[in-house]
Amino acid sequence: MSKLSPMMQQYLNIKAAHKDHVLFFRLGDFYEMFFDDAVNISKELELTLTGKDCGLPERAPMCGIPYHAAETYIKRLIDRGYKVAICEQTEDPAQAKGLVKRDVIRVITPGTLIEGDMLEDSKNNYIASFYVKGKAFAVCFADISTGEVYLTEQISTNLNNDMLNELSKFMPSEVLCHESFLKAKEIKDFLSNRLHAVCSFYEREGIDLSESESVVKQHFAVSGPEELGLAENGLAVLALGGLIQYLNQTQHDGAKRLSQIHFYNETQYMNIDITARRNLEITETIRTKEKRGTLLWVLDKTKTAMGKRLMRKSLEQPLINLAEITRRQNAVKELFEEDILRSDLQDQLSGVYDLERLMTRVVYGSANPRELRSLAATAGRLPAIKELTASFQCEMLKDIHEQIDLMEDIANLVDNSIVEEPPFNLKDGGYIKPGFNSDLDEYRSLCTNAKEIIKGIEESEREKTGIKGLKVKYNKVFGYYIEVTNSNLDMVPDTYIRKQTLTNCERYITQELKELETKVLTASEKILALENEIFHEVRKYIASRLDGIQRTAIAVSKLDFLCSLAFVAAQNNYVCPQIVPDGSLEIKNGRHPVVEQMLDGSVFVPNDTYLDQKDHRMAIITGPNMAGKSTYMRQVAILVIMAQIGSFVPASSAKLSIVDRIFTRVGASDDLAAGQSTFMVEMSEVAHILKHATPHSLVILDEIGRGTSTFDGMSIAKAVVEYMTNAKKLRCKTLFATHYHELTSLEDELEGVKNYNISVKKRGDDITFLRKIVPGGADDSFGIEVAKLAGIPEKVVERAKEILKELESENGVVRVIRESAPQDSQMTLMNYTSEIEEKLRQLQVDALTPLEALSLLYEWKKLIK
Ligand SMILES: Nc1ncnc2c1ncn2[C@@H]1O[C@H](COP(=O)(O)OP(=O)(O)OP(=O)(O)O)[C@@H](O)[C@H]1O
Repeated sequence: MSKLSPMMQQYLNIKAAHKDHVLFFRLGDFYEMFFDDAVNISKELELTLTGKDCGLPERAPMCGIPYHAAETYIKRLIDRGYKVAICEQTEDPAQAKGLVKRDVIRVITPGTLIEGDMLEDSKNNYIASFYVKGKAFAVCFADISTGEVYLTEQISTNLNNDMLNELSKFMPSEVLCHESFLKAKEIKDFLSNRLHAVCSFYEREGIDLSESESVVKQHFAVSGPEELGLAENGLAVLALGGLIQYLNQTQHDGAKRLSQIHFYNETQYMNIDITARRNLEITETIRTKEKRGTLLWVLDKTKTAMGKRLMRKSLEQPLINLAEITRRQNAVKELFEEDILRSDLQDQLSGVYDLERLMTRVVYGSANPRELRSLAATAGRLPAIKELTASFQCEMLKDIHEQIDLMEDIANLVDNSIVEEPPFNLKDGGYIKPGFNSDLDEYRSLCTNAKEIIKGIEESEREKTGIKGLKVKYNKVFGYYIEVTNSNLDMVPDTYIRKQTLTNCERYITQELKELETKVLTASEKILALENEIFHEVRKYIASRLDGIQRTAIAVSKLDFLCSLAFVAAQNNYVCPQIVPDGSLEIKNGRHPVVEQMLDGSVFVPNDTYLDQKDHRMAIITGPNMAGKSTYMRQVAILVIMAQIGSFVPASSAKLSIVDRIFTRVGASDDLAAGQSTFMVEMSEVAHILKHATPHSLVILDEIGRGTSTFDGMSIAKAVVEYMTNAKKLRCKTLFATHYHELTSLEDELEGVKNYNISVKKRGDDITFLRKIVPGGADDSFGIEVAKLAGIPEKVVERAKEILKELESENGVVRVIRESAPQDSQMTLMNYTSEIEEKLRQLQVDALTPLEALSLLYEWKKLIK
C-alpha cells in the first residue's frame, strides 16, 4: 500500500497548526506550497502549478517561488489579506538523523510587518485587538514597526457603533478579537468592507486572556497595571495582554519593540465619524482613494517619514483640549514668524531617516549595515537641528529642543566601524571599516597578500628546481598546486606530492603550499565571521540606546509636523484662528484649502460663516446645482479640523469654538456594495446624527431626503430641521444644503434657523456662478441652465424648458381658473381634479422615483387638457 512520504507528512503536520496561513515551506533555494495552498496561490500569484511525488499514486499539487524573490510575493499576498507562515529548517542538516526538523519561524500578517519595503512610509501600520464586556469595550492598537501602543476603554450606549468608530480612527490592517464577534453582521461587514482588515482570533490563536495581566506585567517589567496608568482599566489590560500574547506566539522576537503606551479616552480627541472622515476627504479622496486632493495633501509638507505619519495621525485625531491646541498653535506661530530658521530646519530635516522604523529593525536584529549608516547620517543632522531650536521661546519647541539626543556615540561608532557604502550582499563581507579591529586587519592583509606570496613561492620553486615553466595554480578540488609539464618531469624533487596526471602535465602539492593555503582559507572564513561578530556588537550597542533614540524620533517628528504647518500657512496666506469659549464659529473670508489649490487658474471666492448655539444654530443653504454649496459646508468643517490640530486656517480671520464631533451626510455613499440602498444609508446616517450630536457638534447635511419621492423627501428634511432646532439636547451647529426651496419658510417658523443662498447671475439663458454666500433663500434652481453647462444636448435642453414652462403655467392656470373662472368651467375642472384626487389617494408615493412622479404629472396634465 502506498504511503505519504515522511517530508510530505511533516508538511501536513505543520500546515495543520497553521490552517489560516499560506505555508511557505523552504526546500533548497525555493519556498514551496502544496495541495490546496498550491492550487489557490498559483492562481493568486499567477504561478505554474506542477506536481510533486509524495508517496501516493497521485502527485501533490505544487507551486514555488525563489527564496530571494520571496518578499515581493509575500507583499502581494499580504496586500490581498492573506497571512503567511514561513517554515524553515530548524536543525543543521549535518547533525540530522533522518528527516531534517522544520518549523514555522515567523508568521507574517498584515499587522505584523516590519520590513521597510512592505510598509508605506507615511502611514502607521496598526494591529488592533478589542474586547467587549457588557456596555464597556476596550481597544488596543499597536504598531510593531514603531513601537507605539494606543489604548482606550469606554462605556457606551451604542456599543457596536462606538467601538467601530473607535477602530476606524486608526484604520488597523489586522484586528484581533473573539471569533463570536463576527457573528454580528454589522461588525463583520464593517471590518471587511470598511476597514478592509484581516481578522485573527483569540480562541484560534490559543490566547489565554486570563493570563493577560501577568503577560502585561512581564512585558513592561512592572509590578502591576497601575504602574502603566491602567489601574481602573481591566478591559484595556485584557486587550493589551491578548495582543502581546498574539505577537509573542507569532513573531520571532515577539512584542519586544512595543514600549510607549498612550492611554486615551473619548474626551481627548474630536470624534469624526467614519462617514465624515470619508466625506470631508481628510486623508484620501472618496473616489480614487488617493492622497492628492485631500486635506492631508495640502498640509503635508513634512520632510521625514516620521513627520508624515504624525501629520496623518493628527488629522485623524484632532484635539479637543484647549491647552494642547494652544501649545501647538504657539509653536506654529513661532515657526511661522521665524521663516529663515524654519527653512534651515526643514533643510536639515530632509536628511533625517526614519529613526522609528530603523530602530525596530535594530531591536529585532534585522537591520543591515546600510541601515546603520542611515542612523549615523541622521545623527549627523542632529547637532544642527538642536542648535537651530535653541532660541525658541514657546514651551512646545523648548521641549522638543530638550528631547533631542545628539546620538554622537552612535555616529562615531558607525562612522568608525562601517564602511561608507556597504555592499548589498553581505555574504562576501567587506562592510567593516579597515582600522576598526586589528585582528580583522591582519586577516585581510593575509588574504590580499596571498597572491604576492604565491608568486614568491612560484619563483623560488622555479629557481630551486630549475623548471622554468613551473606554475603555482589554484582550483577548488586541490586548492593550491604546482603544475609541471611532461618534458620537465625528471626535474621534479622528491618533496613534491603528486596529485593528478593530465595529458601534458602533472600536478603536485607541497607542505609549504598546503600550510599557506590553510592560513589564507581560514583567514577569509575568519574575516566573514569577525565582520559578522563586530556588526552584531555594533547593532547591539545601538539597540541598547533605544530610549534616547525613540525620544529623539518623537521630538523630530513633532518638529517636522509643526514646521510643515507653519510652512503651508506662510505659503498660502493662512491666519491663526482664535479659540473662543462661547460655542460660536465666526469665519471671515474663509476658503476651502483643497479646492483652492485644485482650481486651475481661477480664483477661489472667499466666504463668511457665522454659527452659534443661539440664533444661528442652523444655516439653510439654497442655490443652484454647482453653485458651491457642498464646497462651502465642507470648508467650514475642514477649517474647524485644521484649527483643532493646531494649524492656521485659510481665512482673513477666524474665531472658533472647540467642536467635539463632526457629522456629515453628504451625497451617495459607497455602502451600496454592502447591500444597502442609497436611501437606507442616507436615513441611517441621519438617524445616527440625531442620536449622537451634542450642543458642541458640527453637523453638515447635504440634501437629505433626495433618495426618495419628492414629497417624502421634503417632509423628512423638514421634520429633521424641526427636530434639530427644537430638541433641547441637540442644539448643535448645522449647515443644511437643500434644493427644497420650501424649507426656507422655516426661518420664520423656527428659532435659530437662518437662510442663506449662494448667488448666481442670470443673463439671458446663461448663468454665472458668483460663489458668494448671501443671506436669504434662492429664488430659482437653474437646474436646466446647469444641465446645459454640463453638456446636455441643445434639443433636450430646449424640450426641458418647454416642459418647465408648461408645468409652471399649468400651476398658474389651475390657480387662476380656481380663483376666477365661471361656475360651469369650475365644475369641469372639479371633475378632473376629483379624478386626480382619487388617483392621488391610491398612489403609493413611497414607491415612486422622481422620474416616475414627473411622468405621472404629465399624464394628469393631459387629463385636464
Ligand atoms: N468659493 C468658490 N470659489 C471658486 N470655485 C468654487 C467655490 N465653491 C465651489 N467652487 C467650484 O464649484 C464646483 C461645484 O461646487 P459644489 O460641488 O460645492 O456645488 P454644489 O452647489 O454643492 O452643487 P450640487 O448641488 O450640484 O451638488 C466645485 O467643484 C468648485 O470647483
